[in-house]
Amino acid sequence: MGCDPESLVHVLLVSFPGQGHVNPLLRLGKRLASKGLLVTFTTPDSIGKQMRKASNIGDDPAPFGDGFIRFEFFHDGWDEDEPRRQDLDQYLPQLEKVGKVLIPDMIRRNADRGRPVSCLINNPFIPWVSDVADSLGLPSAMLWVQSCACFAAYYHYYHGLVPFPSESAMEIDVQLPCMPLLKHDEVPSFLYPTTPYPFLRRAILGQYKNLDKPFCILMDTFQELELEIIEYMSKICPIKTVGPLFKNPKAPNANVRGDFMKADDCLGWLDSKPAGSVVYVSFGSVVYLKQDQWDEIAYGLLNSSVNFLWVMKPPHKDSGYTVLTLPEGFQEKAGDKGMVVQWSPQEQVLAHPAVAAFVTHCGWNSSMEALASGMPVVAFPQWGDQVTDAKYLVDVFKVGIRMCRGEAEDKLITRDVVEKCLLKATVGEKAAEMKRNALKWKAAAEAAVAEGGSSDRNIQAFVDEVKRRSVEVALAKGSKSTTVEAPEVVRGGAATNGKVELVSSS
Ligand SMILES: O=c1ccn([C@@H]2O[C@H](COP(=O)(O)OP(=O)(O)O)[C@@H](O)[C@H]2O)c(=O)[nH]1
Ligand SMILES: O=C(O)c1ccc(O[C@@H]2O[C@H](CO)[C@@H](O)[C@H](O)[C@H]2O)cc1
Repeated sequence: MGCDPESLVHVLLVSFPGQGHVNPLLRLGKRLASKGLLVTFTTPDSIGKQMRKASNIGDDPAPFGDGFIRFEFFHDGWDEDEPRRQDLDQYLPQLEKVGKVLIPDMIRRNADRGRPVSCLINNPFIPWVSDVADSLGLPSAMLWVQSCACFAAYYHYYHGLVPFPSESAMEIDVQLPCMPLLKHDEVPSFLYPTTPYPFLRRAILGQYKNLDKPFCILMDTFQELELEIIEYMSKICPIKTVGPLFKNPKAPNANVRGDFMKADDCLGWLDSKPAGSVVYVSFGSVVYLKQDQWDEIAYGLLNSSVNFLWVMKPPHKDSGYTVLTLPEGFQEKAGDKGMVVQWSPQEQVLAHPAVAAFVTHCGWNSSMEALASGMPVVAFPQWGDQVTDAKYLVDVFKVGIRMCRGEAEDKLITRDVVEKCLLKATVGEKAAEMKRNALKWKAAAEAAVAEGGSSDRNIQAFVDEVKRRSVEVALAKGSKSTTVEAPEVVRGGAATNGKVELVSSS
């Protein structure tokens, strides 16, 4: 290993400042660093400051496996407490305007300091990063942070390849190649004609306008999980599956983290609980439920008598949401059976033997973390990819039961339903069956990221390709470069591995 970060091929990771985007891109960064690259991670400093405060992020490159990872944040041009950051229709153009100037500056500064950047990688919502790379003669890649099924759904919608729900046919089912039939409310909900979040549809589809620019589309999924659709989409796009990214077998994740909030300490409390006795409840970083739904969940938890760990994240001050409260006397009634936190160390919680099931909004990060931790789920999707992820968790991966179908249904899920679902997911034959399936996915996920596994091979092929291209870039710029062998380019996706056998009583 070269101990000097400057001697390594350098990649710059540019992230949209959302927790569900930062986590997978930073995890990718750690994986690339562990394979011997120098990785710089950047995102606006409004979030960078929170990350520094919540985690152990220093100024120097941190050694990671065979390489290094470092952070450099940029200013998005707005005051610290600018409320317009909550409006993506205003914030994304601002990020593009500022980023198109500041990212090239950052790249030049790094070159002047002996760290020329060889490749840029972005995640969705900021597709202009590929334009920056193009303008500087650099290759770029994109990390897709949702499932391949959702990638395929957006792709087919964008290119008008199959009919989707429209104003004249709101409730049609959608048949995509190599995917189960999706009911109208199982399609990523930003594509509904009536979505209250058209700005999120614009934000996601923006990536498809630029899809020909990245030389590789990395995905936080694995071949064995989404075999047929990955094979199908790999014939159309240069996909490489590299997940689950949060499992890094070579270098454990402990120190470099991307949390925006410091996690509350709940592991000691979990240690005090019997194995398989706790339900973990979290709706991620952006979903915010209504007060009446919150109350029903609270009573459902109390009435079920299960132990529970519940994440109650405070809303952003400019989000327009009012702070949720717990019913009067809730904490006293729950006693030591329940713990409520503002933010949890979710990866560790899902790996804890006391936890029996995860009530989740089915964000893709949470879904992958659950699958790869062998954790059964109770699906409580709200919008976007969550409704599609819920369909897959329940009907395809067979690790979950449904508590609701999504925000579009506009239905209050009562405390009785909550209680029934919690019991079904924790005791009895259905719970045991889901656990067996979840453990199979855990084993498959571990095999994918282990040395020589499908995701490990794809990461290695990507690293080799970045190194090969870095020589080309250096030659084109007439500067010196790190000496690397030029390996054969491997186009990801052609799956060869077997399927995971699932148990189903239905
Ligand atoms: O209390 C919490 C809640 C969430 N997360 C992490 O936040 C991310 C949420 O991403 P996801 O795609 O599940 O949902 P989003 O927040 O984007 O809706 C995941 O990596 C979780 O592990 C966490 O660390 N602690
Ligand atoms: O900050 C925002 O405005 C924001 C952040 C994240 C959003 O969507 C989440 O993204 C995840 C990755 O695409 C996804 O898996 C999750 O289900 C979404 O909640 C939306 C807005």
